[in-house]
Amino acid sequence: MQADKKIFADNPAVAQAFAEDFVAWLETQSQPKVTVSLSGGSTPTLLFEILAKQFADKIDWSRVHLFWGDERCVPPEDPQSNYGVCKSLLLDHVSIPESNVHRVIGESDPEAEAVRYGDEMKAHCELNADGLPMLDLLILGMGGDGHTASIFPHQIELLKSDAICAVATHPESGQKRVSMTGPVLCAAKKIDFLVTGAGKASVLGEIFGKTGDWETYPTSLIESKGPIAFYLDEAAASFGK
Ligand SMILES: O=C1O[C@H](COP(=O)(O)O)[C@@H](O)[C@H](O)[C@H]1O
Repeated sequence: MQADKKIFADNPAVAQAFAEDFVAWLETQSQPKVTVSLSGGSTPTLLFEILAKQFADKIDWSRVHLFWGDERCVPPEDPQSNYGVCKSLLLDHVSIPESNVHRVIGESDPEAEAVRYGDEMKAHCELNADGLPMLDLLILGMGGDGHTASIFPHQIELLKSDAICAVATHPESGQKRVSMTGPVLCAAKKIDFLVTGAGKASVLGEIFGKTGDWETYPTSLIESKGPIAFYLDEAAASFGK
């Protein structure tokens, strides 16, 4: 994977820098509808807070269509819900039209929802020559086991799936997830990873150095014709030290 690394002091500095870059990038987008996929988990929560507090009125939210790269199969009220967390920290504080928020319906049957969400993406995103949605911006995270979206090492075949979205299973809890598959992730026009914390450093070191178990980490295998950047804090970037 060819990726640019942007390193900041800590998680708040990563979130601040990314928020500023995101707002500047949005201003370069001239198309009427800008499709952005958010990541879940704990890393982007500060970003959501910063966007809500500092940039609520600086973004034309009517142009922004939000998607999620993965969702836990729980209702929005559940603290595990990626959409629910984003709603309380960001969406409830900005004037984004409800019709621009394309959440995975975590409380639906996972298999049916994976198909429905794929269709929703196709209806709102530009499609490539293979008929795959091309997100304008895909924001991803990485778990300590090298997973990204909800493509875990034990289900690495989801990187090659023919479907747009698929059902994944968390390796420890068995929780069902709906995740975008590899071909859709890799079709995005721009990919930005946000990865923070010392717990992620050794896996990042293997990924960037192509050493150890790097080929077993789904994050390693994300490719794009467009730019890929990793926003890291010093702790996550401490590999090789
Ligand atoms: O389960 C998930 O994990 C990854 C990483 O989460 P984090 O809590 O370590 O930030 C996340 O990117 C993914 O969207 C999420 O559902």
